[in-house]
Amino acid sequence: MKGALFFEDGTIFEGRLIGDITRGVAGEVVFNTAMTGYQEILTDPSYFGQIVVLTYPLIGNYGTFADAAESLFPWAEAVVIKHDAPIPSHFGGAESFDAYLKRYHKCGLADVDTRALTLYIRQRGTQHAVLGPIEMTQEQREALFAGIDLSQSVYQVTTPQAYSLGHDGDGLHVVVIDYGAKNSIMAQLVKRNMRVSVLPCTITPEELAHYAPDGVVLSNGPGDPSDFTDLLPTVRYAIDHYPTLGICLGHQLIGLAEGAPTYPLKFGHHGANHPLLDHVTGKVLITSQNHGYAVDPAPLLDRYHIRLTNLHDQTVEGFQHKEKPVLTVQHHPEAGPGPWDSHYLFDEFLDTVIQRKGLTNA
Ligand SMILES: NC(=O)CC[C@H](N)C(=O)O
Repeated sequence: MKGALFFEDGTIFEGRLIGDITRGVAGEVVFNTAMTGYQEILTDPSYFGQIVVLTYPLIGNYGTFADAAESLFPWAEAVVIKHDAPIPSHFGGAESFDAYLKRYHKCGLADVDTRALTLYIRQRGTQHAVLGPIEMTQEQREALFAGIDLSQSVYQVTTPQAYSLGHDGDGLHVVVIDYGAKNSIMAQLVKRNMRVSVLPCTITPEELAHYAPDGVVLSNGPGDPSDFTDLLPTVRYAIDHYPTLGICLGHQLIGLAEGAPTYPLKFGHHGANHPLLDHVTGKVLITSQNHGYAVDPAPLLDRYHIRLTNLHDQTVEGFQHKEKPVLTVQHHPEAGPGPWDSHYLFDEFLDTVIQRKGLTNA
C-alpha cells in the first residue's frame, strides 16, 4: 500500500507502508545513523512520540528478537527506512521486521529515499510530520498534527511501579529514577554487582530518602527537558545527598536543577559513532547518542568542570562536580546499540559509590 511522510510545509516523501498500516500517525521526525541496532533504537523510550528515519539502507536483515529490546516494546511512533529485508537471516531464527512492527501495532514507511529525507531534515531542522496512506486528506493530517504533544512524555513512559533487579542482600544499592530508562543501563549496574531499585519518575525526595540508596542514576528519557521542572526537586535532592550519575535526560535535568538552561539542537544527535573528548583522560570516545536538546553549562561552571565535549559540534556532553560525586553524560555510555568505549564511566560511578559508602560506614 502506498504511503507517505507529510511535512507541515507541504514536502512529501513517498514510500510503501509496512507494519500495522491501519492508522496514520504523527510525530517529530529525527534520523539515526547507526548501522545496526534497529530494534534497540525503536524500543528506547527516549524515542517516544518520534518518527525515526534509519539512514542505514538495509533494515531487518538479521531479524528481530525478544531479548534485543531496551524496554518492553517499541516506543517510537513509526519508522522510515530504505530497504525492508523480507527474509531475515540469523542463526537464532528470527522474526521479520515487518512482522515485528505488526506485532506491536507500529507502522513504517519503506522504499523511501532516506538520503534525500535526511538532507531535508539537516537543512530544515527537526520537524513534525504525519505518516500514513498517500490518500490521506488535509483534514485527517491536520487532526494528527494537532495531537502532537510530548509535554507529558516522561510520565507516559516511566514505570508505573517500583521494581528491583540484581543481587539481593547487602550489596551496594543503587536507585535508577526511570524517566524512560533503557535496559542496558540497568544491565551495566547489575553487572557491577549492584542491587538496583528502579523507581517511577514521580518519586518525591522523601520517598527517595526512604530507599536509602548508596547511589542514584537519573536515566534517559523523551521530550523537552524544560517541560519537566516538576521533577527537579528530587533531582536536586539526589545530587545533594548521593553519588549521582545523570544520563542524557538525567544529565539535562541536573543541568536545569543547577540553573543551566537547555536548548534545542537543530536536528539533534542520533547515532552510534559520535566522537567525544574526555577532558580528564584525554581520550577520544566513539559514542552512542540520542538527544535533541543540549545544556548551556555557563551558569554552573563555578561548581562543575566540563567533562566531555562533542568533537562534531563542540556541544557539552557531560560535566562533573568539582567536589561532590556528581557526574553527567549527554550520550549513552550503556550503548545499546553502539560502541562500548565509555563503559568505564559506570566503573567511575561505582568507585564513587564505594568510596562514599566507606566514608559513611567509617
Ligand atoms: N535519550 C535521552 O535521554 C534524550 C533526552 C531528551 N529527550 C532529548 O532529546 O534531548
